[in-house]
Amino acid sequence: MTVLDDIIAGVRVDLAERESRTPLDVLKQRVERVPDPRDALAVLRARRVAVIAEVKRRSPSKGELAGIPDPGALAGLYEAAGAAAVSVLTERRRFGGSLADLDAVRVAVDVPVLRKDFIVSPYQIFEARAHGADLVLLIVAALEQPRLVGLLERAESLGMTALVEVHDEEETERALDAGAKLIGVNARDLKTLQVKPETFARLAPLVPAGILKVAESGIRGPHDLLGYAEAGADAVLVGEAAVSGPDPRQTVADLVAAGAHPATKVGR
Ligand SMILES: O=C(O)c1ccccc1NCC(=O)[C@H](O)[C@H](O)COP(=O)(O)O
Repeated sequence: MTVLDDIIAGVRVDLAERESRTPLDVLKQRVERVPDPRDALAVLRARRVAVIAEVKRRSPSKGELAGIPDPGALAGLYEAAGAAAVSVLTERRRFGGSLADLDAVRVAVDVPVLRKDFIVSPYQIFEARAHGADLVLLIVAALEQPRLVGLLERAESLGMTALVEVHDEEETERALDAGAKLIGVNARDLKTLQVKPETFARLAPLVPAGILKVAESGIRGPHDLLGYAEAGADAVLVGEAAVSGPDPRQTVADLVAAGAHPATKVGR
C-alpha cells in the first residue's frame, strides 16, 4: 500500500462518518447560505508570482510541524504578509487538520482559501463550499479519469476553482484533458515522500499558456521561489517553511517580495 492509498483509506472512513451525521441535502442547503466564492484565478493572475501559504500542522514526511493554537491568527499573518491565498490542510489522521481549521481561517482572512485534502467524493466539495472554501485540491493520482472530470465540474458548478495536482507527464496530460485551469505540480514524490524540485521544470512546458501553474512543496525561501519562477511558475505553495520557522509572517513576506520583484518572471 502506498502512502497515498493509506491516507485515502482513512479519509474514506472519516468521510462515511460525516456523511452519516450530515446528509448531503443538509450540506447543499448550507451551501445556499454562504457568500459566493472569490475568483481565485483572477487573484493569482494579478500577481507576478503569487504566494499561497499553508496552514499545516503535521505531515507524513516530517511528523509534527507546529502547534498552531490559532489557525485564523496564522492565516491573518499570512494575509498581512501579502499571501495571495491561504491553503488549509483539513485531513485529520496524517496532517492533524479539520474543517474547524477551515472555518477559523475563513473568518480571519479575505483572500481566497483552498481546502487542501484528499478529495474522492462530491460530498467533500459541497462540504468545502459550505465551509467557505474558494478552491479545492484534486489529486490526479488519487482519481480515475471520469471521477476527476466529475469532481472538477462539480467544483466549477459551485463557482469554485480546482487546483489539479500532478506528479508526472501522464497525470499532467490527464489534468489537461479534464479541463484544469489551475495545475499544481507537486515536487513531493508520493511513494518516497522525497521532494524533487526538478519535477516542476520537467512538467511546466507541457502546460499550455493561459493555464496557471503552481509549484508545490519544498519551498524554503526566496531562492526556491526564484528557481520555480524561472521554470515558469505563476504561484508557489509553501507549507512547512511557513509554519515551522520562527516568524511565519517574515517567511511569507520574503517570498512575496521575491515573487513581486520586477526581475521575477521577466519575458513571460
Ligand atoms: O507533506 C507531506 O509529507 C505529504 C505527504 C503525502 C502527501 C501529501 C503531502 N503534503 C501535502 C502537500 O502538498 C504540501 O503540504 C504542500 O505542497 C506544501 O509543501 P511543503 O512546503 O513542503 O510543506
